[in-house]
Amino acid sequence: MFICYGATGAGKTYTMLGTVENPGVMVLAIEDLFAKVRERRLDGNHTVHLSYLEVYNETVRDLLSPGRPLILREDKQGIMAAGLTQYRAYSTDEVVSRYFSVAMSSREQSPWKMSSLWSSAVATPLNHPVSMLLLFSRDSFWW
Ligand SMILES: Nc1ncnc2c1ncn2[C@@H]1O[C@H](COP(=O)(O)OP(=O)(O)OP(=O)(O)O)[C@@H](O)[C@H]1O
Repeated sequence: MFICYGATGAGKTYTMLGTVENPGVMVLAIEDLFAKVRERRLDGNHTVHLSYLEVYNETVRDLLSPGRPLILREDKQGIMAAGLTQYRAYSTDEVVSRYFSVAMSSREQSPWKMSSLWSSAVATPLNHPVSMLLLFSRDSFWW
């Protein structure tokens, strides 16, 4: 789990996303995850799913499928957002472009003037985006 915290302009977006020439922590971690899945592809058991939600004013929204706020429920595995989209992802580029399209669509709605397009993919004092990559294997999953 990564938590990126800091004042405006401290470098949160740069650290997490970086640039095309110098990718950030999040992009490198996603690349690493897909590399591991490719190494194990012959067993056919491993798949990667992306979820992306935002906690804003104490409501939880599904950023991959905007609509009504999600309800939080507690089950044996812990607290979960009921009905949260789990999008099957096949490559780093695909995951990054999903973040990009969410950043594009939420930019106008943000109460903060974003310093860059990517800024809506990381936390501001008012909104708290949470992205989750779930790696499923036949018997279990971890994130
Ligand atoms: N390590 C670094 N090397 C080069 N440039 C950097 C570095 N860290 C930050 N910057 C530059 O500093 C500026 C502010 O960084 P960034 O947008 O990442 O801040 P932030 O903490 O995400 O700000 P905000 O909360 O306002 O979105 C950007 O132009 C970014 O490219």
